[in-house]
Amino acid sequence: MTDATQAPLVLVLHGATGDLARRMVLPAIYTLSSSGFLPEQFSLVGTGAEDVGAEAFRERVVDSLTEFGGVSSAEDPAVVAFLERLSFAGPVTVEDAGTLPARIAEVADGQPATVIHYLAVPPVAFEPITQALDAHGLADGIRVVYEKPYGTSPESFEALDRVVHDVFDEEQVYRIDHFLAKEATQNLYVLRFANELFGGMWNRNHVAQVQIDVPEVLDVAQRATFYDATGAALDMLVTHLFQVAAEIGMEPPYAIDAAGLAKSRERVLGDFRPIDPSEDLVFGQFEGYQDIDAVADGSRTDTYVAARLWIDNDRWSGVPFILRTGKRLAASGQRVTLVLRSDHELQFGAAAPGEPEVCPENAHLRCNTISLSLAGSGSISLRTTVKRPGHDLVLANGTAELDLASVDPGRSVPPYAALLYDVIRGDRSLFPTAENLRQAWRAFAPVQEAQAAESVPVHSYAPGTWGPVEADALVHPYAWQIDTHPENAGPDDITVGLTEHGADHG
Ligand SMILES: NC(=O)C1=CN([C@@H]2O[C@H](COP(=O)(O)OP(=O)(O)OC[C@H]3O[C@@H](n4cnc5c(N)ncnc54)[C@H](OP(=O)(O)O)[C@@H]3O)[C@@H](O)[C@H]2O)C=CC1
Ligand SMILES: O=C1O[C@H](COP(=O)(O)O)[C@@H](O)[C@H](O)[C@H]1O
Repeated sequence: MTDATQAPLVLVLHGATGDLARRMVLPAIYTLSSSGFLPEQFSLVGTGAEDVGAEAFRERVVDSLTEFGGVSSAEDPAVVAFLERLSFAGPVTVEDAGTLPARIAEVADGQPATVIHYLAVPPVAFEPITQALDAHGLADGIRVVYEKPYGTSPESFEALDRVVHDVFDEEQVYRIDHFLAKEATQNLYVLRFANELFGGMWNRNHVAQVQIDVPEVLDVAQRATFYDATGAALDMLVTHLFQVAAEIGMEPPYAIDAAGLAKSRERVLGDFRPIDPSEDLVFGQFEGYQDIDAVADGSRTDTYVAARLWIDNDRWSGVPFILRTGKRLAASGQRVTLVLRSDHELQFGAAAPGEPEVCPENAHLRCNTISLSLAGSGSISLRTTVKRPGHDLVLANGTAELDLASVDPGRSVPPYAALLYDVIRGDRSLFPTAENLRQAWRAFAPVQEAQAAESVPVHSYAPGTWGPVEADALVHPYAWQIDTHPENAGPDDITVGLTEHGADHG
């Protein structure tokens, strides 16, 4: 543990009775606590729209840790010790802060403390809680964490940001995008900037296309009210997929630190061309979506979105970034693929009869890729053209895969635990800045306008499929790479040093 993490810590979790707290945030805090990453003097204060009281809150925490935190017994000494640190302070409004100020003072006990307010509340509650912290003198010197979405349109982003900057300095603000904290996402820039092999070819001269593909088998029935008002593009495209695109596309930072990374991400996001809905956007909705309770009759909400993004700078000019995500698709995965340019015909001739067509028409045999799975502990794969073992010169594909969990000591940190620990130690490297999100909203604005104007069709797709076929035109002349990955490889593929792995599951 570093010195910065030794000071007494008060973590105020607003929305502590909600779904995100239950599934992600509380288990992440417990993970840090039980593995010794929290200071001796640590206290967790929950708040919610209703005051459920400390005992009921502790019971919810036990449920959360049992279901999502790997805890098997509430009698476990680590759990007992954790529960002793919890209290509940009820709602916090501009008019009334309830018992929260007293609780914070009590834990700090007159010493300098790290105070973190984590807003795991619906976006409509971001502004009132921010103003409440200010009104009750609770904002000075604290760190504040905002869940996604930070705004739901360019206008609401600006309005929220004005309120936030009226109260806080930018350095106090941590905006969550948990895809940035995935182990494999963090490897994107390490791969480039620590390995000349990759750094030297990370540009339009060598990369023909980039795919950022996050299909999900997940349903949305559990959170239909939220989802019907949001849709795939708002939930995933302007947030996670844009941030991953920025991570792939950024120029080398002047330093690998929070300020350097932030500046590089901001710059490349500034080069994102606003998406052209008439050319580069496909919406889908799975059949049966409108039968879900809480989904509005005739809803046009997109449960699927595919988009072609162009980055207008010297490095990426002419290289399409294909972004795809959707619910109730054929498989789950979180895969980034750089499809590499290749011209083997000169040396090896055209494809033999019966041999699958060469890249780019098929993007299969002889097509080289660098690919990362962002799911779980993550992996990096290299798909190369090799000689098939035997007397004759026959080309085949070989895929070498590095499972990041196999790198010593093999313990990956779940994204929410990673981000929380960064907030505690004051490291903003993995958090989007306000300028970053402003640029994301700028490039995304035409998508939202097209939705509002109903100018782009929402294609129906059967659950369990890969979504609307109309999206295939976006990747043309290549193929979607996620379903050509080893488990679905063609008959001519061979696999080199492949660690056994199944489908990509998030
Ligand atoms: N759930 C998820 O998978 C994800 C959620 N998020 C984001 O996390 C945030 C919370 O989402 P989620 O947990 O799903 O939502 P829920 O509706 O499940 O929970 C919301 C929480 O906020 C409290 N709350 C509601 N309104 C107010 C208010 N006006 N003032 C203070 N507290 C309030 C609720 O208290 P009470 O219980 O008393 O009503 C509850 O504790 C949202 O911004 C969401 O976009 C981000 C990524 C994934
Ligand atoms: O933020 C969100 O992310 C999840 C996917 O992320 P994962 O890392 O939990 O697999 C997505 O299912 C959800 O719709 C979205 O709100």
